[in-house]
Amino acid sequence: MSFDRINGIALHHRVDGPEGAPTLVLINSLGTDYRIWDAVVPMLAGRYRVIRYDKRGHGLSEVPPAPYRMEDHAADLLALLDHYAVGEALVVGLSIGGQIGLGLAAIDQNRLAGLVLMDTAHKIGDAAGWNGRIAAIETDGIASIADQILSRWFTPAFRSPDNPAFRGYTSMLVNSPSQGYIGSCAALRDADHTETARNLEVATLCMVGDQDGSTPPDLVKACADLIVGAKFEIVEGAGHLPCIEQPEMTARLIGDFAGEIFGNGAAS
Ligand SMILES: O=C(O)CCC(=O)CC(=O)O
Repeated sequence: MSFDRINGIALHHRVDGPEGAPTLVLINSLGTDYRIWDAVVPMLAGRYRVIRYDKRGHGLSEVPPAPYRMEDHAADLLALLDHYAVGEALVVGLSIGGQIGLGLAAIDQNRLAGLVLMDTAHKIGDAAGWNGRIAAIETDGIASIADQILSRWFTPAFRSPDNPAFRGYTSMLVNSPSQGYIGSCAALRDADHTETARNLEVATLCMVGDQDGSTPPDLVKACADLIVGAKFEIVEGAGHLPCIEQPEMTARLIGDFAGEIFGNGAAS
């Protein structure tokens, strides 16, 4: 793991896989950090250079005061690509991570070899919902709404109190920096990538857990329908975070898509 000042923010990031291999960048969702990809990365890093980072306000990255704009997150991603001298990457974005990938497309589609939009959409939620969530956290903290969030993130089977992984990801959520979480809620509230999706000229895979309660399959399909030639896949047995509940299937879909884009076969 490394820390570097990127776009003016101390970003926590990590690279796995061979230098010189085609690059994947994995971007985590709201209230999580890059460890959500831990089970997926070993299945991709044999063939790809896999860069992960904690977006601003999350994980061990710096927490600027809220609010943030999706353009801030996209500028961080662009600066991270420049930091690693990556001309173009396959960007894999989960939820807000997908919106950050679309934000990069709005700046410069040439930096995208492809896009995996995982459990995300061109527009997520509405202003009233995001403002209500921000107000609840400002008053009572993330823990006060954690049960609702976790019921959207994970399938009932995963949400067993006896499941140590469920306990662990609950801790990841409730220990997220409030300013970072609220700041990114504001970015989601204000972002609408409908036109970006319509104008996308980048190979795109949209995928979603069959039990996603945050960005359900119908919403992700509606996003895929905006994007010319986009593929659409449903991951069985997963909620909002297929990389945690179904890492093998997640890695297979990403690896197969990356193999098509870079012409170097599937995940290993
Ligand atoms: O997960 C994200 O990045 C944003 C979507 C969301 O609201 C997740 C949740 O249900 O809390």
